[in-house]
Amino acid sequence: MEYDVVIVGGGPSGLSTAIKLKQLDPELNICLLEKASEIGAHILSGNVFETRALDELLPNWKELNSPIKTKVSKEKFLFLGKSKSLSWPTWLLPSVQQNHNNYIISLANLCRWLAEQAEALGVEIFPGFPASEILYNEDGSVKGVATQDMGVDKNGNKKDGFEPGIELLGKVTVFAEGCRGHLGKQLIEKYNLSEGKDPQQYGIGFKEIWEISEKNHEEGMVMHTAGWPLDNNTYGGSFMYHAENKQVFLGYVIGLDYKNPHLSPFDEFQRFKTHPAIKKIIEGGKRISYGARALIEGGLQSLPKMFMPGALLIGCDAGTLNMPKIKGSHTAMKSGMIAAETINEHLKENKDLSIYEDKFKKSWIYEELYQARNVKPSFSWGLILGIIFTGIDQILFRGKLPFTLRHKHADHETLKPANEMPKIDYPKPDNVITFDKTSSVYLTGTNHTDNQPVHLQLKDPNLPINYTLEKFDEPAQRYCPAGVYEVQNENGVNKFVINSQNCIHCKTCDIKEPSQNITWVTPEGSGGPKYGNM
Ligand SMILES: Cc1cc2nc3c(=O)[nH]c(=O)nc-3n(C[C@H](O)[C@H](O)[C@H](O)COP(=O)(O)OP(=O)(O)OC[C@H]3O[C@@H](n4cnc5c(N)ncnc54)[C@H](O)[C@@H]3O)c2cc1C
Ligand code: SF4
Repeated sequence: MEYDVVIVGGGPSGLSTAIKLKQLDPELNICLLEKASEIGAHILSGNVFETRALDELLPNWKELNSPIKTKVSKEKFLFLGKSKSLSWPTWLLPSVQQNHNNYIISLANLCRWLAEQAEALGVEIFPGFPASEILYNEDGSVKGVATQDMGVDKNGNKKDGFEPGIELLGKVTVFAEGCRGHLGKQLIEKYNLSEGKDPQQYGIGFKEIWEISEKNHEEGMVMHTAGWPLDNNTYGGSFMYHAENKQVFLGYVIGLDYKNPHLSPFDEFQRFKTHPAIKKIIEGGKRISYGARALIEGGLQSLPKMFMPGALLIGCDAGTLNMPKIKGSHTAMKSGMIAAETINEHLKENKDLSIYEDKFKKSWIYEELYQARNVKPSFSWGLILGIIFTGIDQILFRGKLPFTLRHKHADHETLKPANEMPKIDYPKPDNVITFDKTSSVYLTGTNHTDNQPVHLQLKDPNLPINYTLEKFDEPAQRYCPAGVYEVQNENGVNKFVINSQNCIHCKTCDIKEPSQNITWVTPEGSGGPKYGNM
């Protein structure tokens, strides 16, 4: 199938590209592929939303029945000790961390609404179709993508009802797969897009939606915390957003540059909820949703080149998230809108796709990322020094200090051997405030068709037992937020088990595995979580 533009990924970046392209030229043929069963079903985000990009894309969004209703009305920042908390005045926070003009939304619902706007303009949207392969022209430029074959068994044989993947060819292909896109990763390698850049940095983010009692609910309230349960050397913190209908969006983000292989990000999140300052808000309430997803945190120093022959790489697939703001939706959207302008000029005036870079540098997205650039690397000195430096950098110098701190290591390089690090004794879940992975994954609605090839591929199948278990106590058992990886002992013999049907597509294993032995590839279409209003 031939199109003017093929877009891979139906998140804020891909959908903004599609809408902007149609606004620029209604005659363009555009298709958008999404691996989830419906738009929004794989979107997981906080989300406090800054409307800057949307104001430019659809200035009349308030009249279009958008799902952006709850304006931030109050803010809190707490430092947590083990049982005490200290409230930090929000007027003392850097302005980038203040949220008074923002909204508490479900990003999944925003994407569903953006998809409606795109379809109304004539964009063809195909949910349930993962792009699994990049197609190249003879001259090495990107020609399009192929979708995943359907109906292949676990050994690669065709089952009844086999349907081969479809080739979608575009004059330009836009990769908008979100953080650690599996095709984006291949493009960065093939075209050396990260040459001269710092190693990319990531975090793992958890989110639960709770329905809480009316007396504890303050619609429009945004709260962030730093400190307990993480130690001074582990980067992370929490968010709690009071949304409509007595719901709170409660979440935790932990930098994937943590060093202790015994650390379990999932259990840190569960433990965090037992802090008196948090427990008193959710106590008596009910957890209704759970999910996890990696975030891309490297910022400007790690941002790869975003153009290549025949294609563009945008949003979190490249790394446009603003870390001190903990926001990537508006920047992802803006990067998509710049992509649309670039493509329009490329198709009409035959300009090279490299004009993307110049447009990006002249836009507010570059200014934001430039000002944000020193925050994440400063936390490699620990929480206290990171906070002091960030205060000086963001409040006094407004991100304009005359130097740039570097990211020194990729996240898979930071684990220390298990026998050099303290074991962590996590409390058992109480099934009221804290839960185990099995009951959590159940809430995600995750499903993958039985008897299909395992989409978590090991480069060396013996490495987990022969090396990673001994040296790092196989950390996949702990960093995976869905319990996909287990080490089972059968008659004294250790076996590495992959329960791929539970995978919630967060991409953490692809990032954190110390030898980069695990590669996440697309499973059969529609597989994965079915998030509602995440
Ligand atoms: C816990 C957490 C909290 C956050 N909080 C906030 C916040 O408060 N405010 C904020 O602004 N941002 C927040 N973010 C960041 C924000 O969610 C991202 O920056 C934003 O979603 C990036 O948009 P995107 O379009 O680049 O990618 P995504 O939103 O990830 O969308 C990518 C889409 O592409 C699809 N896809 C991927 N690969 C393929 C493929 N091969 N074929 C077909 N489809 C594919 C995916 O299923 C997905 O639907 C948060 C993120 C997390 C994880
Ligand atoms: S298997 Fe990998 S991608 Fe899937 S949920 Fe676990 S860590 Fe995330």
